[in-house]
Amino acid sequence: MAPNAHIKKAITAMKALGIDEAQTKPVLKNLLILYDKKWELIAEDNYRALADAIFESQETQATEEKKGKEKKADEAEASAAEVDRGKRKAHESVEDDEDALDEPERPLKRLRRRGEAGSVSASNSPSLKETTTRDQEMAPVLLPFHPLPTEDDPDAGALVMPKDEPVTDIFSTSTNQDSLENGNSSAPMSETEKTNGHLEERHGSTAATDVPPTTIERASEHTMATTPEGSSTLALASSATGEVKINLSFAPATSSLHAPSMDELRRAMEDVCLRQYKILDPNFSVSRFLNDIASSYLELATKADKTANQSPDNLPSFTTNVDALKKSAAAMAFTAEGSNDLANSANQSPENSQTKPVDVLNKSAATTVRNDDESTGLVVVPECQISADEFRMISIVSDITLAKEAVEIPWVNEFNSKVPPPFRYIAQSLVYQDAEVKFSLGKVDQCCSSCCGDCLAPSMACSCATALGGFTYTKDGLLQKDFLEECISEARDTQKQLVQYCKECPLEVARNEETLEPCKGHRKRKVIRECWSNCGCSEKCGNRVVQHGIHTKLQVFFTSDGPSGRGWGLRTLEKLPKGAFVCELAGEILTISELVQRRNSEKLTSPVILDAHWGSEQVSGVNRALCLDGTHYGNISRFINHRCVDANLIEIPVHVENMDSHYYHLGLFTTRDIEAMEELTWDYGVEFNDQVYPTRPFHCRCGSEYCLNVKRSSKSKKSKKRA
Ligand SMILES: C[S@@+](CC[C@H](N)C(=O)[O-])C[C@H]1O[C@@H](n2cnc3c(N)ncnc32)[C@H](O)[C@@H]1O
Repeated sequence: MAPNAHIKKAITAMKALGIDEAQTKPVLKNLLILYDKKWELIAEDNYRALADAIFESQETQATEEKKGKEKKADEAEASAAEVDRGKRKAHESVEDDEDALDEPERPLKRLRRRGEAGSVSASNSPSLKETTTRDQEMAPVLLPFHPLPTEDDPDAGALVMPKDEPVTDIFSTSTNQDSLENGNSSAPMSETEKTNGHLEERHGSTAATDVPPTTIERASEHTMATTPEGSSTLALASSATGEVKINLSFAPATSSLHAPSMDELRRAMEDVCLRQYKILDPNFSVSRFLNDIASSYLELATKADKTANQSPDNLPSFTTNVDALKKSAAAMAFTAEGSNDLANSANQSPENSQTKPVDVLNKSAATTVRNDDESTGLVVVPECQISADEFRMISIVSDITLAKEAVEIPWVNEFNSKVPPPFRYIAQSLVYQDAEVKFSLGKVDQCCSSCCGDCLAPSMACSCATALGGFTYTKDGLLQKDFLEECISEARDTQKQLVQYCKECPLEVARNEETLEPCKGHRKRKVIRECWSNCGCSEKCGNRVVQHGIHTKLQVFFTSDGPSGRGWGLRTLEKLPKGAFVCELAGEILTISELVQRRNSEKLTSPVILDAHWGSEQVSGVNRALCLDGTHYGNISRFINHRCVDANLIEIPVHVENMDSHYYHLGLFTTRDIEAMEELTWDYGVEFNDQVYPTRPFHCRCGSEYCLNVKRSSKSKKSKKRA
């Protein structure tokens, strides 16, 4: 290989680790001399030697800087000693901590990338290792983190509720900046600690009253390491055993902040995590996570302040808590299946949603957060609860996504005063709960790491972008015509469908009946493969469409009060060309057994089974077969109604993070040009005669001449074939 190509590859590999060219080049130069230009050694293990060398050079640089600062501090100290020895001592301890936190955060990234979770355990963390008697009380720490997933350890990288980390989740809050600067962390508002894997909240109490004070608590009475971040300050202190105390302190914009409960803060943070860090974000960093805690806290405190004058009695209260659904009569009002259910769902209004107020804010954390030790799902979805605030938002604001998409999506009802059903809007699918889901989502494929720029450029034509033989997308971001036509004709003409059969169909196994019925078959689908963060191409690469989310002007609307009414629907506010991506089908990712359980106890909107690869290979085991349910957590697709056969949208499987057969995204693309104000529909694939699975059929009012829910004349049967 030409030397330039080697260098380019090395730079690309480092970029994937978040190291820029400027940092890479000088180190690479030295390494070449050291390795006698043996590129194969440098490239080994995905340029591990190079990454190590860069991190080491950064470490040395940081140490040098620190030493320089210490020297300066010593000099200042010496001169200050002449003025006031006692005053100088207090000053010194604050400075020490600030210096220590000035260190770059790159060790987190480095170790995460290398999958060396163990090397940052309490015993090995450089910061912890260096602790002396004094340091034991005050040493700033590197928080433990989640390593990137590897083949052997697909869980690695799994965020969201760290549970096996040596962290005691203690949050103490201070609304007074001075208190921190004076070395006084202020009285804790509340504490959260892990008890048998559950988080429990103790308002207004201190650990000291219930349990003997630990080193960390003593430490908190002294100065802490701080990281100024805008108007908030984050302070950390740790004990030698790895306990970490986080102190959040704010320079409040208003003097009368309302401190949110830990439960509120945690839920707000969960939202931030799910929305912002997604499932496989390789750039996740604990420090950013902690900074977001500070921002969320401040936001809640300010928001509550603004709404403090509103009487809680006047606010509608609503929950979609699964358990509550089982028990409550309100459960029926939440579902949107079948004609009766539809009427109920459409009946949601702030007034009638108050049928059974549930104090969601005061529910104990232990019952609302599923992050016990047994649960090892990637993202643990809390039971969906719509707070009074959120419900009010749904009914008032003109963006049903609550700003979670790049575009606002308003809703209108030109027929009556009903408001859309409450649900929690998510832009990306989430793993519901089951442990076995992670095996699929924990893997990130390496595709075109050597690509750069746009993979739709003929010179690139990488394996992702050409997975179908030719490019999948056009330069305008539309689906290639031929590919789209094939997908449409396969979906509409059963003769063209390839059907695969499982040896033991997960759908049948999940039903748990004495005799296992034979698999009814699953349609083999054409799939799209998009480039992803592991690829070397840029974010703007043309082979990335679905992952960029919604960019179409859409509107949720009430279809009609009359006999053709289908409750709420979705329409486009602008003209759309054929082959345009509209949105993805996002919801909770459930295993089939979870779906069956859920379906037995409540009515779901329209779950979608991810069976494009079933029967073809090892999608074995009922917990390895997945589906999407948008009932409680969903995106805008949960408003798209069904249309038999000639729907104007088609769902196409899209592999984004990996090519795993168990999980993929489902992108909805236009099957033809669509006029502004036209309702968007897709064919759910409902078997109106199948009373068993997966979707309980509803009385179809799609209005299509090919509607499968009405007795068709032989004429319409013939025309279906032509469609
Ligand atoms: C994913 S939701 C669509 C949004 C729903 N219309 C609403 O008001 O929330 C699916 C549900 O909508 C209703 N639905 C969808 N398409 C329909 C159709 N063609 N005819 C009648 N009801 C339909 C069914 O109750 C179905 O369970």
